Amino acid sequence: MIAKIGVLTASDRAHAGVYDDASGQAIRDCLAEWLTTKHEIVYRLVPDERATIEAALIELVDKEGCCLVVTTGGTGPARRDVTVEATLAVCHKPMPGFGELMRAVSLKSVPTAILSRQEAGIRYAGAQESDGGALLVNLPGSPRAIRECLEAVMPAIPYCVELIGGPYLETDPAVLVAFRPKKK
Ligand SMILES: Nc1ncnc2c1ncn2[C@@H]1O[C@H](COP(=O)(O)OP(=O)(O)OP(=O)(O)O)[C@@H](O)[C@H]1O
Ligand SMILES: Nc1nc2c(c(=O)[nH]1)N[C@H]1C(S)=C(S)[C@@H](COP(=O)(O)O)O[C@H]1N2
Repeated sequence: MIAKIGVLTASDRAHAGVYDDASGQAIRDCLAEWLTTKHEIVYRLVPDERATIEAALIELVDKEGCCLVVTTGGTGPARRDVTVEATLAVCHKPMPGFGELMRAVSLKSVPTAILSRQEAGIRYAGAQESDGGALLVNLPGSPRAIRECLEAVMPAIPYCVELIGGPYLETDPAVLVAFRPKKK
């Protein structure tokens, strides 16, 4: 079985073609480097518009069947930064530890790390346990933030995905060790 993973970039300028989406590409590169489980990236590039972001996130989980969706951009204080609101609106459960950890790690390299309101949460794809769902994780827009943030939370992601009925994600332990308190 191929695990489907959503990558959603919310950026007015990348969407308008002003610059290439380096941040979305950085997410793909990290996942390709760390995951040994076969996976397919389902990619969406959208402007910073809440309704559009919400619709894309719902589609990635409910229609595409992604078990993990990583977003980049729109986590700051600017008026058009609405990815966090969109994420929490479509999630059934917030997972505050992700944002806490990513901000703490980022703060070691940039004082402006605290300007990111990045969050994470769980969206269940249907009413039944067997319907599964996805973990949604927000990353800041800066291309430099991607590896730093994702690397910090990645060790806990495979177990989280497992707990919501998703595929058994495995990583290359030479580059990233996934932590599972209970082995299969
Ligand atoms: N997807 C991306 N690809 C490449 N560079 C990006 C991307 N998103 C942001 N950046 C870069 O990181 C900087 C900070 O990101 P930020 O999200 O604040 O952009 P922004 O000012 O909100 O604009 P936009 O939403 O149009 O990307 C930007 O000025 C840009 O240089
Ligand atoms: N690791 C890391 N985190 C970071 C940054 C960064 O460069 N690296 N940029 C910060 C800045 S300047 C802002 S404004 C916020 C929000 O960025 P966003 O609106 O692009 O999501 O993320 C913060 N978090």
